[in-house]
Amino acid sequence: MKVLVSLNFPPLGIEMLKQEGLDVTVWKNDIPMTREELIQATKEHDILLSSSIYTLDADFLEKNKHLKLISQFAVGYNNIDIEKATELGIPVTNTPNAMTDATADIAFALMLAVSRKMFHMHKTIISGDWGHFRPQANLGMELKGKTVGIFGMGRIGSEFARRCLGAYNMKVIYHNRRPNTEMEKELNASYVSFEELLKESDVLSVHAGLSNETKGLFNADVFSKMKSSAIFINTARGGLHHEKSLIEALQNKVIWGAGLDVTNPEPMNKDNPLLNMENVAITPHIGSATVESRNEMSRLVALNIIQFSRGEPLTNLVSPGV
Ligand SMILES: NC(=O)C1=CN([C@@H]2O[C@H](COP(=O)(O)OP(=O)(O)OC[C@H]3O[C@@H](n4cnc5c(N)ncnc54)[C@H](O)[C@@H]3O)[C@@H](O)[C@H]2O)C=CC1
Ligand SMILES: O=C(O)C(=O)CO
Repeated sequence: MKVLVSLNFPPLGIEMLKQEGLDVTVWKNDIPMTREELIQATKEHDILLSSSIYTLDADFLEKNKHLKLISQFAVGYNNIDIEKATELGIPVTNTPNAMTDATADIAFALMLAVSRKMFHMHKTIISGDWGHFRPQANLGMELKGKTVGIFGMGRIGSEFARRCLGAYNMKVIYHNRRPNTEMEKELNASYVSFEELLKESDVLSVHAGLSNETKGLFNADVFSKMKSSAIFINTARGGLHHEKSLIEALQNKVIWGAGLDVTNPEPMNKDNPLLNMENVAITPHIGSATVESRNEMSRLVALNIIQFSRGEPLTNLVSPGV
């Protein structure tokens, strides 16, 4: 079987595929393929090792309906039209757990950075303004004992909540599709309605995947129901928050601050007002960017392909209809 490795992925998984005797083509460029390049290259392969930066919509899938498997190098797969893939009989797999710790760390780092205006202070120093000790300037807020609200208490949400409890003894509340009784026991977390989550959270951190249900969910109406002292953190997908509403909520002090590892679009336009706000910290989608996480993603993405080529059940199948 011929496998197209569509980005310069860590070698561990690529070696696994070669050892399995699979015919592997690697795109050895750090700049992704254009859509047309990807469509054309995929035509000559049976399996696509894909990434969330590529849009595998109905049009792409129709043009490549011969595909036997899409093995996605990510836990999120909102870039793939799963319904269409299922209709065409193409199984899709992902890489859960590999980046849980790394992404929870970024959410935690962003929370801390926003609460103490760290990115802004760094920019101020670089601009040559060290300033001096001003008793009433640059004041942040402390997190100890505050309430953290988790939207999406899955793998990453739970790991982030563990950090909040362990480091700051924060009270954990959450909203999820269904109650997570394990986390309720471990973290003394309380399941609350979405409205209550908005009302009670000092920090609200988003960890649900992007779907029709969650797209644009965090809009002006939602921000208006949050505390004016609240910090909004999104490390899930930029599409979950409505960017213009977030900008206005921050400008009008409807909420206090925001930390984002994901934006919509990515990359952001460099004139985006969010980049110049004091109480905002932004990282360029680096949730899974650690050596440990990327190696494990590489191992898993290869394992999914190997399971498929051996005819074994797919542990990480996300299109169960196939
Ligand atoms: N910034 C980054 O680099 C990374 C971002 N991510 C994002 O994080 C997301 C979560 O990853 P995991 O924790 O591994 O997934 P998960 O599936 O373990 O957790 C997601 C949770 O959100 C809940 N959820 C989904 N839709 C909901 C809704 N409409 N209302 C309430 N709850 C809802 C689910 O029930 C689940 O408990 C991924 O889908 C991906 O978009 C993941 C890895 C790295
Ligand atoms: O895994 C994901 O969903 C990411 O966003 C990047 O690792």
